[in-house]
Amino acid sequence: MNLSFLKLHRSLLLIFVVMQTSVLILTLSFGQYKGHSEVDWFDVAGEGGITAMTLVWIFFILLSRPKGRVTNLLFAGLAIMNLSMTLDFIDEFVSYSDEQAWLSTIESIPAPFGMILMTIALYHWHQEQMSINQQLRNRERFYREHQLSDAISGLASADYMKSQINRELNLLHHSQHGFSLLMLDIAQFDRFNRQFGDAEGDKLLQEFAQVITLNVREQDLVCRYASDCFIVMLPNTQLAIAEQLSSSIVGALEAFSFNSSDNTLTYKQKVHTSLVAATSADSTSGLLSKLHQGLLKNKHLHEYCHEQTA
Ligand SMILES: Nc1nc2c(ncn2[C@@H]2O[C@H](COP(=O)(O)OP(=O)(O)OP(=O)(O)O)[C@@H](O)[C@H]2O)c(=O)[nH]1
Repeated sequence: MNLSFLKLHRSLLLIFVVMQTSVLILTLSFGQYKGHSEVDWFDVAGEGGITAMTLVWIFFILLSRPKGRVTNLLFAGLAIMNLSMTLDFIDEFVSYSDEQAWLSTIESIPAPFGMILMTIALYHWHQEQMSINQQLRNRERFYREHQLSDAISGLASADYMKSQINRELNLLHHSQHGFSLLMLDIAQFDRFNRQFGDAEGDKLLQEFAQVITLNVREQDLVCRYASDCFIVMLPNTQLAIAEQLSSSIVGALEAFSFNSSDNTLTYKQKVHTSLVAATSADSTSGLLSKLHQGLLKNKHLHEYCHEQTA
């Protein structure tokens, strides 16, 4: 269970602890214990259960929600309802003298106020959820309509990558931190397709996409740029760091063993790379063309080395 949201609500938790402690001090100092024989244990179980349940609701609300007005209202409503229930629960064990009988009388007063606050909170929660749903729908439509994701790999598409390169180039004019682009191309993918079929080729593309995604940082963006070619955008990354990241991604890809669907074949695939660091003088098309040229150079270099060692 992730408890990180609880840290956001320290002040609400403090209010709750102070409220509960005050109720306990007040009731226990003014009341007298009824005695074992006078306690109705069925009522204790019923009222104790309701009190415990409202505590659980408060816990889950604070655990799941960010700070804000809706959370405060939900908390206030539940905490006030819990106050009534706690007083009612303690009432099962203690009785009050005539002068302190007001403690028993007021126990049911907070509950309706708590319920009214909860109702207002739930209305605002509904409004909030409608707006989140609308945003999600818009984002999904945006992706679908603009074909911003690639159907085979599930990665961002080339169009989306181009729009993000544009955006980063605009930001580059206002920041000192440059970004880098890494192009990865599967070597001899055409031969792989011809040898094992297009379906296995699609599977290899999907698995390569997963390996790349697993080996990039949270801020990096991966796209399938064209058939067997991927681009990774490395924001805020100078060339020296990009080179280290590139070799760890390439290492992971070349160490990856592809298993054919019928499990009869394991295959390791080489990749070609190209890396550029963007400057404010670059354009999106200029950067992509530098990447292509770098890739061609590396392919020829690789073929040349291959011929020399053959
Ligand atoms: N399975 C599959 N193959 C694809 C897809 N898109 C393109 N291809 C194939 O990918 C291959 C790409 O061939 P090339 O561009 O020559 O690349 P390569 O064989 O890796 O050549 P080098 O990069 O020079 O080593 C072609 O056979 C395309 O038909 C796809 O979505 N799925």
